[in-house]
Amino acid sequence: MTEYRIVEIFESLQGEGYNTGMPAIFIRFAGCNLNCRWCDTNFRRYTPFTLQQILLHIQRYKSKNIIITGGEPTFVKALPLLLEQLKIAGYYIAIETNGLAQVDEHIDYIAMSPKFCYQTRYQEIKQAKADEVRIVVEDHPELIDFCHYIEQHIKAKRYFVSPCEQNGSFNMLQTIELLGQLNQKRVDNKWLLSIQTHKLANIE
Ligand SMILES: Nc1nc2[nH]cc(C(=O)O)c2c(=O)[nH]1
Ligand code: SF4
Ligand SMILES: [Mg+2]
Repeated sequence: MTEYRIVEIFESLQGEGYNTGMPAIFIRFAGCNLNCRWCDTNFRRYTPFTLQQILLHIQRYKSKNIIITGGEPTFVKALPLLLEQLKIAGYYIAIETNGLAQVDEHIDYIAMSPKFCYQTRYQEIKQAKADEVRIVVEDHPELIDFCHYIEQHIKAKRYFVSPCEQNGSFNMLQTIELLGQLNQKRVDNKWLLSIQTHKLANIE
């Protein structure tokens, strides 16, 4: 039987991006194709779940929204099988992805977070559309060029920059400086600010 490697399943509020505050059940999958220096998730430890166990487990929660995250959930082999069942059960499904693999058609909302530290991997775009793009602000003079590149190659409804959290503090000044620079060139659809509010609100 198919085994899903689950780091955790919990109910909380979407902490970041356009859907900030949306109640949701988070399903966090183990494994990632990247290894970002500032990654805030231990995606290596997991508990095996069957499809039925996941479906049973999420019934205990109130929310009908699901956020599929990780790690990097687009590399989970049997993900389409699970998504199909979640759609049949009536869930609205969002995903958090780094955008290096194609996103399944069952997903209702794509939050894509391309990683500057792996920018060469984005020379080949496999998922050219998203609902939102969120770029974590790293200390590098070429970050703004990466933001422009992503804006040109990934069609999204909105674009965010997000401060990087390390040891409990956020590089907020750097983030709003970048935001100002990005919006100097942009007159129509502005770049926006996304904050990991769950970390400030002390929720999961
Ligand atoms: N509250 C809350 N919102 C989130 N949005 C994306 C998260 C993630 O870890 O992918 C996350 C998370 O871990 N917690
Ligand atoms: S892509 Fe996301 S989960 Fe993977 S290492 Fe980077 S921050 Fe962590
Ligand atoms: Mg998180």
